[in-house]
Amino acid sequence: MAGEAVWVEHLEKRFGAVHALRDLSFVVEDGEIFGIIGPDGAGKTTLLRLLAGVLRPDAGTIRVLGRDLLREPERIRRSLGYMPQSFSLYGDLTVRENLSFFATMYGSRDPEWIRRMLGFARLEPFLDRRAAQLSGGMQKKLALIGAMVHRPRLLLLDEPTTGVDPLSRRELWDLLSEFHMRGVTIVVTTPYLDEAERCTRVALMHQGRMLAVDMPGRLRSSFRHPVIEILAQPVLRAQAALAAHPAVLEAVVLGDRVRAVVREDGVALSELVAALRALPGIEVQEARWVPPRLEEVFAYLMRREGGRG
Ligand SMILES: Nc1ncnc2c1ncn2[C@@H]1O[C@H](COP(=O)(O)OP(=O)(O)OP(=O)(O)O)[C@@H](O)[C@H]1O
Repeated sequence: MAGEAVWVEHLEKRFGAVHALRDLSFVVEDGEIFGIIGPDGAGKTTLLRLLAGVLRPDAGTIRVLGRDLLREPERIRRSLGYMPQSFSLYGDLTVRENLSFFATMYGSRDPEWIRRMLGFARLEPFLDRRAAQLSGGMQKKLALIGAMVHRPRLLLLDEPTTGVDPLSRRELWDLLSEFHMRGVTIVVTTPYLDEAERCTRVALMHQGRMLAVDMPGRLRSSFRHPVIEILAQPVLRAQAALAAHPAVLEAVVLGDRVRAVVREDGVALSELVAALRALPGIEVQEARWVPPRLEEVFAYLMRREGGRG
């Protein structure tokens, strides 16, 4: 039956003078892949630690899998999978030994499930290798399997793909999709916006708050600022000129092109191109309106919040 895997209301956490989480309220439905994006220090790790029950909030309510986390922390901790950001493996133990350690810790006796997960992750050939001698990507996969040995319905992952090469990142996401298809709800923090696109919903965190929570496609389609993409030479001069234009909110170089987010009340494309062409030495080859990228939406939301602060 569908329900709420996570239900958070008015959550507060301080570390001395640092206000890490500010009046945070949100819900993660059963079956979601809920992505949490945000710059360093936004509060993502703190939030995951609170949801995993390894840290207590100063105020607020957290319900996980239908139960009050603060009342039944032990019971809930055992029923979810948590993969912290820092190394959660024993480097001098083998893959097999690490997994039997996780299984014992979670009181799980399901070798068939572990064998299947090793198959999904293609780690079977490495059972007798020490964790410290695995590649970074394999270590992350092993830690992920370790968090899943007891078949939890909810998986909390703190930056599982940070520092991992692009191919391994893809393999990790394939593994996550496998778990998701088997009905596991996933809450995942990531600094990578391409990963945000793989989530059912994304929350943008900034200074302890969620600035936006929605489906990636809806975040993009509800962005009211037009975006233009211009192929011009030299690209850096074109970018500087666009950034200085009063109608432009932000202009960044992407490969050989400049992308500019334009004010809502706007400007004609031809006007911007004419302004560029009026500058000596800039040659404009192509200009067109393009759909916004999530990065542009988030950069705008954070800038607007900064302006308020
Ligand atoms: N144990 C702690 N003691 C003191 N301050 C802390 C502690 N944990 C986190 N903070 C502070 O709380 C704020 C939020 O930190 P948090 O680690 O949750 O952010 P984050 O979004 O996960 O960033 P990162 O990706 O860098 O870990 C930061 O200002 C951080 O310095």
